[in-house]
Amino acid sequence: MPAVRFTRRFSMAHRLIADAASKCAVPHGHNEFVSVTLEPLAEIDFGGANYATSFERLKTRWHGFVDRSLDHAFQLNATDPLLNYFKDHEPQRLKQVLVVDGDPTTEALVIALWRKMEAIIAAEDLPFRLAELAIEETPTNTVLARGLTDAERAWPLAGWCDRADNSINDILPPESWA
Ligand SMILES: Nc1nc2c(c(=O)[nH]1)N=C([C@H](O)[C@H](O)COP(=O)(O)OP(=O)(O)OP(=O)(O)O)CN2
Repeated sequence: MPAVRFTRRFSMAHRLIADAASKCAVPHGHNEFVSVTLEPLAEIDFGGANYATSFERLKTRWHGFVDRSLDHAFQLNATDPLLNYFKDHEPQRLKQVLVVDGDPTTEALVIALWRKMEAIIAAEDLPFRLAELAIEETPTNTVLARGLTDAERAWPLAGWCDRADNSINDILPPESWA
């Protein structure tokens, strides 16, 4: 069955602090592309609309999340002291701070976004399954998944990634992301 793939561009910044000697311990940014591949759960009714669901219905909520929340977010480790800077001095910017358990690598983001996309598919009642999610971090580095392991599903990235809203951290309450 034909699958569909949507790609969206976003800008981000992050820093990786687990390896203090890494060049990535200094905040830096990338212009990234996230692609999702969706497979219909049932046969397409050929001879009629010739699609299972319109592109617009499939991608509007997902791209809204990418544009409103992922684009220009600063991705941080939950233990990064920079998080306290934003909490104490610029709390109005917390909506642009994405937080994960451990370093905000592209691998971590792929897992977090997989879970977010699955939450959106369920909330929208889309008759599709997520077959692949890829993030092109740089023109020469791409990380992708074609499913999650039980450990990746249980990884306590935090509640935000399992909700179909625009949340990217759990510092702010769920109702603030509407
Ligand atoms: N496994 C991971 N390793 C690294 C990640 C990551 O997300 N997962 N991220 C980084 C940094 O973000 C870094 O900025 C990327 O650096 P680099 O590989 O040097 O990127 P380039 O596109 O410049 O690579 P070239 O080899 O020059 O093409 C580091 N590691």
